[in-house]
Amino acid sequence: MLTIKNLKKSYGDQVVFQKLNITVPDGGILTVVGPSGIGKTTFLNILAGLIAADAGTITLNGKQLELSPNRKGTDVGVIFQDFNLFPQYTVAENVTLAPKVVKKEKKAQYQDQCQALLDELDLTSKQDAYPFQLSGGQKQRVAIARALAMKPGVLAYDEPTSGLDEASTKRVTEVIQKLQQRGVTQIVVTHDLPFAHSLNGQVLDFGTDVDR
Ligand SMILES: Nc1ncnc2c1ncn2[C@@H]1O[C@H](COP(=O)(O)OP(=O)(O)OP(=O)(O)O)[C@@H](O)[C@H]1O
Repeated sequence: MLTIKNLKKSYGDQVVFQKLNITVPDGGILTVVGPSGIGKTTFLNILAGLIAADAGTITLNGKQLELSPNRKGTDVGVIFQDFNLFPQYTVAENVTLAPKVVKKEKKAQYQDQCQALLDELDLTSKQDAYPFQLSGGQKQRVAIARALAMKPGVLAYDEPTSGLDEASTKRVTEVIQKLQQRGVTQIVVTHDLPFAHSLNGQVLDFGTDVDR
């Protein structure tokens, strides 16, 4: 379970949120919507440990996460809009790099896991391709596989349907629902209201549901 209590963040005099309180059960989906500039990316960056919060706590499965920009660990996986794939590595290498280098898993373990993830995300035929040889939707699925390879407690997405056509958006919805069935806790930041509602999770509107 992910529990966020009284999270506060300001930039100078500008309070982005004052007392953000969120609970997402294991396997739950939280969709974060709201107008541009309301603080959605700020929230995601705090969750990812990229920027500091001013106050509050984030607890994941009973463990309190460090709220500093230098947090180590693999508690939260984030799929950013530009995916940040390593261009010099193949799809399979992108997925195995962190389990190999950061987690120091054995070769058989990270390779088996990679095959299972590529299979689950329908990328097996692309395992030897480089990122520049993939479509936007395929790159995104590689980014999801790469994040899942680190077994994060929470997987978060920043605008996962931006730049995707209707068919690819449907595909993203299916992937998120499949991961939900697998018990993965997910947070989806989006502008896309039909997509947000199609996920059938809790919807948090930063424009109306958050104190500032
Ligand atoms: N590093 C920063 N320094 C100062 N102000 C910032 C900084 N980052 C964001 N802000 C401000 O904080 C507010 C929230 O920004 P944020 O990017 O989180 O919004 P958002 O909801 O993600 O917007 P969008 O949907 O357009 O991406 C905005 O007013 C923004 O100008």
